[in-house]
Amino acid sequence: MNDNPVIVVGAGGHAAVIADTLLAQGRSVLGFVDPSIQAGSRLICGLQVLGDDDHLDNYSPAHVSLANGIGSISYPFLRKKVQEYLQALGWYFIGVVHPSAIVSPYAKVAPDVQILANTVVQANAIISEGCVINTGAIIEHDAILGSWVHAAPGSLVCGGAKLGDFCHVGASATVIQGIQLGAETLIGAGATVIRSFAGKGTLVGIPAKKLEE
Ligand SMILES: CC(=O)SCCNC(=O)CCNC(=O)[C@H](O)C(C)(C)COP(=O)(O)OP(=O)(O)OC[C@H]1O[C@@H](n2cnc3c(N)ncnc32)[C@H](O)[C@@H]1OP(=O)(O)O
Repeated sequence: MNDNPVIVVGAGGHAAVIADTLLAQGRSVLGFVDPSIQAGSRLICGLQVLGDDDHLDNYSPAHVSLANGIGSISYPFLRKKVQEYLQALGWYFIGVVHPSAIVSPYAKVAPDVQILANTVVQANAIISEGCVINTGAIIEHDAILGSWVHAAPGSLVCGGAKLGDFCHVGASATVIQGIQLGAETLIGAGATVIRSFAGKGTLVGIPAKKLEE
């Protein structure tokens, strides 16, 4: 973590929440870069869209950091792709932690993780790179989240559950204690997952069952 001013990559809904969270943390936010929105065409949280990614050429990674404002309602592959592309050019992506979040000092959280308003991350949880702990989500003790997991608003990952890379825990969904979910498990909104699952599929309902394609 550094104190550099921040540019948010993306200018959609998630980007607005990230900018808002950074401002709540007292960070200086310069604005947004987004290829799909014309520079100067709108204000988001009182901040300008500065241009597309090429606009970053006007800054130095030594003096400006980035935050990932690209959201995901299913798989976060675009979030990862854009972040890794810019990291390869030397840019550093900071994480965010809303001041209302409760994060145990005994949790292990990767530096770029985004922990939003009214969340709880309990002792001994492990949150890997690229994860989003969205509004009001709870990650209980000893839970392990692989890379690029999205715990959507109001979701609950119970104690000791283990989620593979790219899992999406849908809004208000619950994963009960000790469950193991393989990579790319997409849990529908409101589901309750009570059995482990090998991954690469969608689970919906209570108890959660695989949604056949
Ligand atoms: C800040 C933010 O807002 S972050 C956004 C957070 N949002 C979420 O977490 C949403 C998660 N996504 C969902 O729940 C989606 O509905 C998905 C991914 C589970 C399914 O989406 P799709 O693949 O488009 O499926 P589709 O809408 O066609 O539904 C297929 C079937 O599953 C059922 N279904 C879909 N979602 C759910 C659900 N959450 N719970 C129970 N059943 C569901 C549908 O009723 C339909 O059943 P039918 O075939 O008997 O009619």
